[in-house]
Amino acid sequence: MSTKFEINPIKEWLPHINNPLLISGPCSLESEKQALDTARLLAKDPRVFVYRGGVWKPRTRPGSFEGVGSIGLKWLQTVKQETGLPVGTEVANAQHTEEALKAGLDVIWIGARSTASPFVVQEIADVVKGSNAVVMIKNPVNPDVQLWVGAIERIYQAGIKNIVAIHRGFTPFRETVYRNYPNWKTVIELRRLMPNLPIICDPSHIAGKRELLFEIAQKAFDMGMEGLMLESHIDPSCALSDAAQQVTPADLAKLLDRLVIRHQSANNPEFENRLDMLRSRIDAIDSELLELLASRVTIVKEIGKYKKENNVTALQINRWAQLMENRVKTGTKLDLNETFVKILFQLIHEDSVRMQTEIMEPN
Ligand SMILES: O=C(O)C(=O)C[C@]1(C(=O)O)C=C[C@@H](O)C=C1
Repeated sequence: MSTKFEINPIKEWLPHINNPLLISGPCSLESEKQALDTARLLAKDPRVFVYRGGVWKPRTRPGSFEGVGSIGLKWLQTVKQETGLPVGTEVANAQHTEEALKAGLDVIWIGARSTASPFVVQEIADVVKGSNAVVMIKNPVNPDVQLWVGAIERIYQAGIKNIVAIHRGFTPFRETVYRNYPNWKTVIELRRLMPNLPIICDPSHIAGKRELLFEIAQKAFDMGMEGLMLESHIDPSCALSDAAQQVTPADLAKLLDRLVIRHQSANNPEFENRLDMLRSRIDAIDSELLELLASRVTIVKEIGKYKKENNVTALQINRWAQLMENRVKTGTKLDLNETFVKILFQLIHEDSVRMQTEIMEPN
C-alpha cells in the first residue's frame, strides 16, 4: 500500500499555500458573533490558511457543552463569505459528513474517537465517495498505527486523494503533563508506512494548556510535519469548551513569530556535503556497533550451552541487576540518556534470555 498510495500534496487543493498549513479557529463555535469576530482577526494573518470551528463536540462525559450543531455550518459559510478563508469542521458520523458536504465546507476531519471505529470510518467513507472532499484523519485515541492507517485506507479507497493525517496525541495511560500523550514514534511509523501522506500536528489537543503549545508546535516542525491545527478564540477565558488550550488570535500570531519552520533539505551543496560526510561516519559506527553486538551474542550463546550442561537457569537476576546498574552509571557519565540506556540493555538482555532458553530446549 505505501508505495502505490497516491495522495495529493496540500498544494493540490490549496494552490496559494506558501508556508506550512495552519488551521485555526475556535474549539467550538458558540455564536455567529464569536465565530466571525475570531475569523476576522485570523484572516488578517497571512499564515492562517483554513478556519476551523467545532460544531459537533464529542465529550468524554455527558452534561458538558456538546456543540451548537448544524446551525454552526451556516456560521462557517458566513465566515467563508466574509473573510475568504476556506472553512472546516470535525465530523463524527455519516450524518455529520453529509451535512458538512452539503454546506460546502472546504475541509472535514474525522475525530480521534471516530477514527478508532472502523465501522464509523467506513460509513463516512461511503458518504464522501466520489466527491472532491478534503478529508483529514485524526489519530485514533490509542497509539495503534495500523488503526490509523486503516482509516486512511478506507477514505482513500472511496476515491479521495486529498487526505491529511492529524496528530492530536493519545489518551495517556499514566500521569503526564500533556492532555494527550504525543507518542511521536507512532507518527514516525505512519510517515514510514505512508511517506507521501501530509501530516499536521494539533498541539492544542496534545497540550491541553496554552503554556505547552509552543514547545509541541516547534517539535512538530522539527519532525518535518507539514502544518499545525491550533485552536483560537476571541476570548478564551469565556470559551464553552477547552478554554485552557485556546489562544487569542493576537497570541497565536506571537506564537507563530517564535516558531522556526524547517525544511526536508537545505538546497545547499555545502550543507549536503557535510551531511553526507557525517552520515558516512554514522554508517561506520553503526556497523561497528552491530559487530560488537554479534560478538556479545557469541559469548551469550556459549554461556547458554555451559548453563545447559550444568542445569543452571538462563535468567540470572542478580547479575542482570548489577549489570544494568553499572551500564546506566557508565552511560550517564558518557552523557547518554538514562532511559535510552535502560531500554537498550533491557532489549539486549531480553534477547540473551530468549537465545539461552532456546539452547536449553530439549532436542
Ligand atoms: O551472565 C549471564 O549469566 C549471562 O548469561 C549473560 C546475560 C547478559 O546478557 O548479559 C544474560 C542472561 C542473564 O540473565 C544475565 C546476563
